[in-house]
Amino acid sequence: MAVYTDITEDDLTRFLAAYDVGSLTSYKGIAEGVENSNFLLHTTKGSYILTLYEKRVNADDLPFFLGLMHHLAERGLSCPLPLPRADGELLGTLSGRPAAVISFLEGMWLRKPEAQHCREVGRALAAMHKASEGFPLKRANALSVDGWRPLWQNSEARADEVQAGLREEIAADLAHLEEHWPKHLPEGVIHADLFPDNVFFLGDRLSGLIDFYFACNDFLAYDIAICLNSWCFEKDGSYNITKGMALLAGYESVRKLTAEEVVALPLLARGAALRFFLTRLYDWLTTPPGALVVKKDPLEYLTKLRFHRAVASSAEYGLRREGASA
Ligand SMILES: Nc1ncnc2c1ncn2[C@@H]1O[C@H](COP(=O)(O)OP(=O)(O)O)[C@@H](O)[C@H]1O
Ligand SMILES: N[C@@H](CCOP(=O)(O)O)C(=O)O
Repeated sequence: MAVYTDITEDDLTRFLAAYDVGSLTSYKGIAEGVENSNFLLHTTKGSYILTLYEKRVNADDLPFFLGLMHHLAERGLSCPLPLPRADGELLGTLSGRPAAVISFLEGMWLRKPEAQHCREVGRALAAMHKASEGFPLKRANALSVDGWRPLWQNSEARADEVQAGLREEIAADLAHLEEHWPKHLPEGVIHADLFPDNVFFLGDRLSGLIDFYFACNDFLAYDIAICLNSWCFEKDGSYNITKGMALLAGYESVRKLTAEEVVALPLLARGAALRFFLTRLYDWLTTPPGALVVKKDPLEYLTKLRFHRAVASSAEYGLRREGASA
């Protein structure tokens, strides 16, 4: 459960007076999510999400995230919109934290996505990449290759507590990725966390994307690599090439990959697996017992990392086009 900061009804009512949302009828903490505290609000005008931005989100980045959602929604992408206050600001303060009221997106995330959903996600990811063109703000990806070593150094000494031999194994991946990480690939704004729990469906139709709080400027194909990791593996750790094929075809129905991106995909996928392994490992080792958050298993991403290590070409992910086996 991710409610790190409690709110009182009185404080919330005072906070909401600055918004055109009617009167509060009920509210409750949302049990999902990792980064921020989220509440579902019902008012006389409808339903809204209240987000209190927690310590891991840098307040200086909030204009980027909130501005991006506006930019994308204006270009027709279905995503939540931050509501303006009476003074025009998108951010206020509640219980000592920066806070925003966000429009409620209808839909549910899929616990067991099928290939057809992967195709939809691929398409939506490419649509997001296109829609974010022209967004004027920039945000570097603190969780790309340059950020992995400092992250690793925080957990390295205790890594073997999670699995024997991990310290040596991860050190070798990190060194390899640092040496071979691409320098030049098409760039733009990426979501950077488009896991199934951040994509809503109504029936089989994708209804929107949420949680833009890792969004940043980086290689577009790195976002695809993140999705291959989070959408196309089965619970037993095996890669489902049918899902991969669908996701990649969905993406390419909107934006074709360049030959360089095709060649780089296995390395990007390996890097994406390491990135989620490292943040999960850190949380695994440092989250205090009893904290109101569900810890995610780092070893799920170790299995994926090992898979990518052995991949020789993008064809193994299901990319069906010339050059995929380069
Ligand atoms: N705009 C929204 N509309 C509907 N539900 C939302 C919305 N934003 C968040 N949620 C709900 O809150 C949960 C956590 O949100 P998320 O942004 O993923 O949190 P975190 O940033 O802490 O990971 C989501 O899984 C979803 O159930
Ligand atoms: N998707 C990440 C953790 C971030 O979680 P979210 O709830 O903000 O999407 C992971 O699975 O490690």
